[in-house]
Amino acid sequence: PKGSGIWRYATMLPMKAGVTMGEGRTPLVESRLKRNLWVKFEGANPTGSFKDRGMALGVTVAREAGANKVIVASTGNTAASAAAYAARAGLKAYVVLPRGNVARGKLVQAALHGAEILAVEGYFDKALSLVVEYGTRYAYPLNSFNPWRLEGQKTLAYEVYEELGCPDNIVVPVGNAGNIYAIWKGFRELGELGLCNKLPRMIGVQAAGAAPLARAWREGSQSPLFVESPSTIASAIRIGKPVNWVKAFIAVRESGGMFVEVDDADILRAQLALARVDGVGAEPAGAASVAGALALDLPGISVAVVTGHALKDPDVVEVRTTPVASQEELVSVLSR
Ligand SMILES: Cc1ncc(COP(=O)(O)O)c(/C=C/C(=O)C(=O)O)c1O
Repeated sequence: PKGSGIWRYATMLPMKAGVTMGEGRTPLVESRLKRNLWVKFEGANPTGSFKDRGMALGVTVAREAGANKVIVASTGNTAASAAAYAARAGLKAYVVLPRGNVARGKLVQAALHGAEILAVEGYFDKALSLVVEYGTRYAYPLNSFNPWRLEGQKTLAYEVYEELGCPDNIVVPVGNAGNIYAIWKGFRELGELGLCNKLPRMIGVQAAGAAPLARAWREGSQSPLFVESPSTIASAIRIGKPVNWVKAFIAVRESGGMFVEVDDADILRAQLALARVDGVGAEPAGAASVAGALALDLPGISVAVVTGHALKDPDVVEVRTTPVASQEELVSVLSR
C-alpha cells in the first residue's frame, strides 16, 4: 500500500494523508520464551511507543480542525508522542503530568520536543480529569477518549495480519484501556472484510496494584472497581480509573477474551527474560503483556504487544559493573 507510516492504510482511515514520522511497520518477532508466542515490538516507533500510531492521526485531525494547541494528560508516553508529533505539525503541545509518577525518558522527550509540561499533584487520573474538565476549552484534547487516536492505533492489527494472519490471542497491557479496543477494532474490520474468519481473543493484562478491570473481571462485576491510589513499578499503566473501560469490556467480551493481573515481580522478570532471551528491550508496562502470556496457558498462536521501549524508564533497571584495574583482571574475567 502507498503512503508511509499509518497512511499506508489510508483506505481504512478517516483521513487519507497527514502528519507522519514513518510510525508502524514495527518488528514482529517469534519469542523463544514460549512456544507459539510472538512479540510485536512497539518500542521501535519514532518516539518509542505505540502512541505514535494514534498521535499521527490525532495531530492531523487537530490541525485540520484549525487548532494550534493540543493538550494531553499522560503517564508519559502519550506526552512524549504528542510533543513530537505536535512539533512536526507546527502545533503547541501542553502535557499534564502526575508529578513524580513519570519515567525519566518520557519527561525528557516531552521537554526536548518543546511541550509545556504542567505538573499536577496526584495520579494520572487527576491529570486526566483536569484536561477533560478545563483543558478542552483551550486546546484540542488528544487523549484516547478521542476516537482518532484509536483509529490510528488499530493499524497494529493490520500489520499483524499482513505478517502472521489472524492469531488466536492478542495480549495487551491495559492502562487507560484504549489500545485493547483499538486493536480489537482493527481485527473486527479484518473480519468484516472476510480476511479473518476467526478473530483473536483479546487478553488485557494489568498490574496487580492498578487493576480496576482485572479485578472486576475476576469478581464478575459489570463495571470496573476503580483504584484510588494505583501502585505499580510499571508507571505507564499506573492508572486507577481507565477512561475507555466500556470499550475495553466490549473488546474482551466480544472476542471471548479476559482480563488478568500480574504482579510487579512478574513484570520485572518478564522484562529481563524478554531482553536476555529475545533481545527485545521493553519498559515495564511493555513487558506486562509478556508476563501475562507466560503466566497463562493460551491455546494457539499468541501475539504479546510490547508497548514501550526500555529506554523510557532507565531507572528501573539494575546496572552491575565489574571493575577491571589491570589486563590480568580483564583476562581473569574473560576466562571465567
Ligand atoms: C508503555 C505503555 N503500555 C501500555 C499502556 C496502556 O495503554 P492504554 O490501555 O491504551 O492506556 C500505556 C499507556 C500510557 C498512557 O496512558 C499515557 O501515556 O498517558 C503505555 O505507555
